[in-house]
Amino acid sequence: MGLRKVYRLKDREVLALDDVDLNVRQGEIYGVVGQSGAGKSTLLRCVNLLERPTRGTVRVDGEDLTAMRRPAQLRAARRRIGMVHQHFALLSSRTVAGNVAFPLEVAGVASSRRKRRVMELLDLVGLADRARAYPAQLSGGQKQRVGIARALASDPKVLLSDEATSALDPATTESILELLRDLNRELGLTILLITHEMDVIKRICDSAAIMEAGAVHEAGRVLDLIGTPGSLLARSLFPLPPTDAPDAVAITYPRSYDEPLMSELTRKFDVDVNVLGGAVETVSGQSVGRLNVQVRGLNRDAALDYLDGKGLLVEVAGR
Ligand SMILES: Nc1ncnc2c1ncn2[C@@H]1O[C@H](COP(=O)(O)OP(=O)(O)OP(=O)(O)O)[C@@H](O)[C@H]1O
Repeated sequence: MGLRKVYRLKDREVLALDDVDLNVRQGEIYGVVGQSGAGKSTLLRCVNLLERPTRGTVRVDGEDLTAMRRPAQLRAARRRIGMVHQHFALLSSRTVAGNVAFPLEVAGVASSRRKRRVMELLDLVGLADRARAYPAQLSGGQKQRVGIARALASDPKVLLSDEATSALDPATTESILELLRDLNRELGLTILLITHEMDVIKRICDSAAIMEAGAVHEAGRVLDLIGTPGSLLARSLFPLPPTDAPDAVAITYPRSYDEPLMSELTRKFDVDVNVLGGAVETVSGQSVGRLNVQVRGLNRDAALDYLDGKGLLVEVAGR
């Protein structure tokens, strides 16, 4: 809360976080998006105190990490926070099992318990048969599975993910996102991830924040944000190509509708409806999306008011 981070360089200061408040609920997947330099990585590093914020507090699982002054206390708290990296950060000289065992060795877990735990973790990420392989023998997706297993070794409550899928192809990205979603559901794991891919937000995030120049521009549950007029997140999740078609309107569906709204319009108001473009997809179990639609006819205004009354967001240029 109230996180501020100033990097002090030789000749100047960089304000990387400017009063950032983020409230991640227990058990949810929270995505932070933003352009390069927005402060996402700094935020993530401040959450596990790899970077000490200049001001503000970080509370994880009810504990104020920023108030902990004893290194041992902070180390113990950090064990409850796992971290997954974009480029996997595996030790090339160690096998898959050796990589996952590493944090357990550091924590002083006895050898027999360690071995059992490593196999459990590899099972969890679907890599039990690759325990003896070396990182160089693995695909990108498998490497990230090792990274995730290692991050879960100390049984964390929270997983931080720094662009975990950015180095992966679309199909592998999909399978890693599915794994994160499964771990979130099965273990009740809270996940805070940073990404520059809106698709990641669409696919697995319950909540999201958009960061710009060190500040949170917009934050909340994804479905709520999609239903908020003028939401940057909604526009970024479902970008509409510009259109100069006459009588075009942008319609946002913030939830699923049982009734066929567009055909109702033509029937009830005798207007012509022409879908120009857009997308409707399933987000958090709801069909949501945005469409560019041309609505023409004498009763156009009444038709648009009808959609508005149904809870759709109707944006008319110049209205
Ligand atoms: N260790 C550092 N020392 C000085 N300035 C830094 C340091 N780390 C980040 N910055 C600066 O802080 C700002 C925020 O950087 P940060 O890496 O957090 O952004 P980001 O949104 O994660 O971007 P990217 O996706 O490119 O990593 C940038 O202006 C960056 O140059």
